Amino acid sequence: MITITAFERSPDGGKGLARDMRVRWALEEVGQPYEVRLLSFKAMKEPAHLALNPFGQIPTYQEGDLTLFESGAIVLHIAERHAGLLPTDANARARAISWMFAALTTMEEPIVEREAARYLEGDKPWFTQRLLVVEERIRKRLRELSNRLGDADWLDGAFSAGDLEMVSVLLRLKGSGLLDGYPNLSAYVACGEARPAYKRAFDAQLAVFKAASAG
Ligand SMILES: N[C@@H](CCC(=O)N[C@@H](CSCc1ccc([N+](=O)[O-])cc1)C(=O)NCC(=O)O)C(=O)O
Repeated sequence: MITITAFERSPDGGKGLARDMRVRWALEEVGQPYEVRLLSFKAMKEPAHLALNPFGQIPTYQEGDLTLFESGAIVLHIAERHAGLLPTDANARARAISWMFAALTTMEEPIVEREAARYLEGDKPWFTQRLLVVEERIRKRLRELSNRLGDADWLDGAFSAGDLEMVSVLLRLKGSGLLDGYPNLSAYVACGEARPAYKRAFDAQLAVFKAASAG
């Protein structure tokens, strides 16, 4: 049985922004059942979890004698072991993996930087100017991605783990207004959210938050 770890009570209020969501989505896309071990912030820093993830974070993935951390690596592992997230053609498969890396580095870096600035530097005198600079970096990447995607449904033919990661990264911009200038990217994200596997994953993580909030 596959077991992943997730927040006992996600600070995002069940919005599906924590990275267990990406692993849940991947497992749902390939039809693999999984169990979830919920962790408090305290438990994440204790030896038992540090043995699974040296950085004391979620998600982790355990199956038999395999333990993984890093959500991107976990999604890649799932995609390599089960059909449905990577093409069988070798070149198309390699391109899909490139898009995974593009999502997690080139696209996500400025988005994480914007979030860090907003949460940690909002009281600094230079915050407004810094936010403009960081948001322009995001807009540059959005423009480049929008130009490449055009009116296609997915980044490179059929839906892949590259799209799963890219949609997950772009969802971090929901509510920021930054996607408004790129209608094809907004439609792309909406297509990801409309996938039955996404909806099952999202509902599962929301149920955890609601249960924790009720308790
Ligand atoms: N690179 C690693 C990063 C994992 C990571 O950032 N984990 C976060 C949760 S997902 C990132 C996240 C956190 C919170 C929100 N939120 O909206 O509240 C969104 C996403 C974590 O465990 N944080 C606790 C800690 O570091 O002590 C991966 O992709 O697995």
